[in-house]
Amino acid sequence: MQLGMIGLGRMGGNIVRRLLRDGHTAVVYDRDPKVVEALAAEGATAASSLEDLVAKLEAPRTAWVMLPAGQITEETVIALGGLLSADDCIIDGGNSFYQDDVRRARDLDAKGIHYVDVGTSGGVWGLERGYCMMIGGHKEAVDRLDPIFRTLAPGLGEIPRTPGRDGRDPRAEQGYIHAGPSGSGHFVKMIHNGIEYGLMQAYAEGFDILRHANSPEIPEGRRFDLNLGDIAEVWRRGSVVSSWLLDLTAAALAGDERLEGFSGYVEDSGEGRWTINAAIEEAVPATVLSSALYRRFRSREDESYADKLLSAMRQGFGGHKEPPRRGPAP
Ligand SMILES: NC(=O)c1ccc[n+]([C@@H]2O[C@H](COP(=O)([O-])OP(=O)(O)OC[C@H]3O[C@@H](n4cnc5c(N)ncnc54)[C@H](O)[C@@H]3O)[C@@H](O)[C@H]2O)c1
Ligand SMILES: O=C(O)[C@H](O)[C@@H](O)[C@H](O)[C@H](O)COP(=O)(O)O
Repeated sequence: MQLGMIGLGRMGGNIVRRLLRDGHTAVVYDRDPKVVEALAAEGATAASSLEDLVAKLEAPRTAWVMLPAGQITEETVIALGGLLSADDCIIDGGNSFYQDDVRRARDLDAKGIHYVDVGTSGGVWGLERGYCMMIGGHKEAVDRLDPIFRTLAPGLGEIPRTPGRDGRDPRAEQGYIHAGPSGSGHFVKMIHNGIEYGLMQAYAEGFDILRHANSPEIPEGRRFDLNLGDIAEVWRRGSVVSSWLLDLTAAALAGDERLEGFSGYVEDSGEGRWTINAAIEEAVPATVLSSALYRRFRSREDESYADKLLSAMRQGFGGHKEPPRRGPAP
C-alpha cells in the first residue's frame, strides 16, 4: 500500500523504514531536506513540500502526520485538509490531545476526508519490535488502512496467547486495536502514557530506596551496599515486577549505575496532564498517576519555594532550624 509520511524524525522515519521493508511504498516530506534525502536513498519517494507530497500520492490518498503535537500538527492537518479530496485520509500518529481529534474529524468529515487518530507506542525501538497502535476513526477508513497497521504492529511474537480470547477481535493480539470513533485512539494512548508515568515513578523510587540502604542514617549493623544493576537484572527474570521499563532500567544501570550522564530534569509532553484532567472530569481517583506527574514538575527545580516555605513555617511554630543540606549519596 502507498503512504505519505510527514515528519521523518525518530518515529516517522522508522515507521517508513518498517513499511518499505514489508513491500509498501512511501512518499516522504520533512522540513529538513537532509532526512528526506536519507529516506529517498532507502527507497522512499522524496517530496519537497506538502503540495508535492499530495501530488505524488495516488487516490485515494493517505497522509500520515508524525510531527510534534500541538500547533505544528494542527497547522499541517489544516493545510492537508485544503489539499486532499473526498475519500482521502489523514492519519495523526503523534501524541495529540484527543479533543483536537474530535474537532478535526468533524471539520474534515464535512469535506468527505477521513481522519484517523493513531496513538503509537514503541518509541525508537519500533522499527525492530513493531509499534503498538490505538486507533480511532470510521470503520471504513480504519479497515482500508489495515495493511499498513498489520505491517507496523509487532504481531503475536513470542508472547503467549491470552486464554479465553478465542473469537475476539484478532487485531488486539497482533498489537493494534480499533478503539472506537475519532479521538478514542489518542484517548487510550493518553491513559497509556499516564500509566507510563506511574510505572516509571514506582521503579525510580524503589531503586532510590535500595540505593540509600547504606546511608549513614541507618544503624550500622543493617546497612546494605546493594548492587542495583544486579537487582534490576534479577527482577527481569521471573519476578512479578518484570517489564520492558525494567529491561530499560537494567540496561541503564549496567551502563552507569551512578547515572552521571543525567541531571534528573524530567520533561513531560502533556499526556500525563491530560490524563489527570480526564480523571478529574470523570471523578476517578488517580492518586499514583497524579503524584508521578507532580514529581516530574518537582524534578525541574533545584530549590523549591514550597519547600522553603515549609522550613519557614516549621521554624516559626517550633523554632526548628534547617540542618545543613546533605550532599548527594555516594
Ligand atoms: N519519540 C517517541 O518515543 C514517540 C513515541 C510515540 C509517539 N511520539 C509522538 O510522535 C510525534 C513525533 O515524534 P518524534 O519523536 O518522531 O519527533 P522528532 O522531533 O524526532 O521528529 C519530528 C520531525 O518533524 C519535523 N518537522 C517539524 N516541524 C515540521 C513541519 N512544520 N513540517 C515538516 N516537518 C516538520 C522535524 O524536522 C523532525 O524531523 C510526536 O507527536 C510525539 O509525541 C513520539
Ligand atoms: O508509548 C510510547 O512510545 C511513549 O509514551 C512515547 O509516546 C513517548 O516517549 C512519550 O511521548 C514521552 O512522553 P513524555 O514526554 O510525556 O514523558
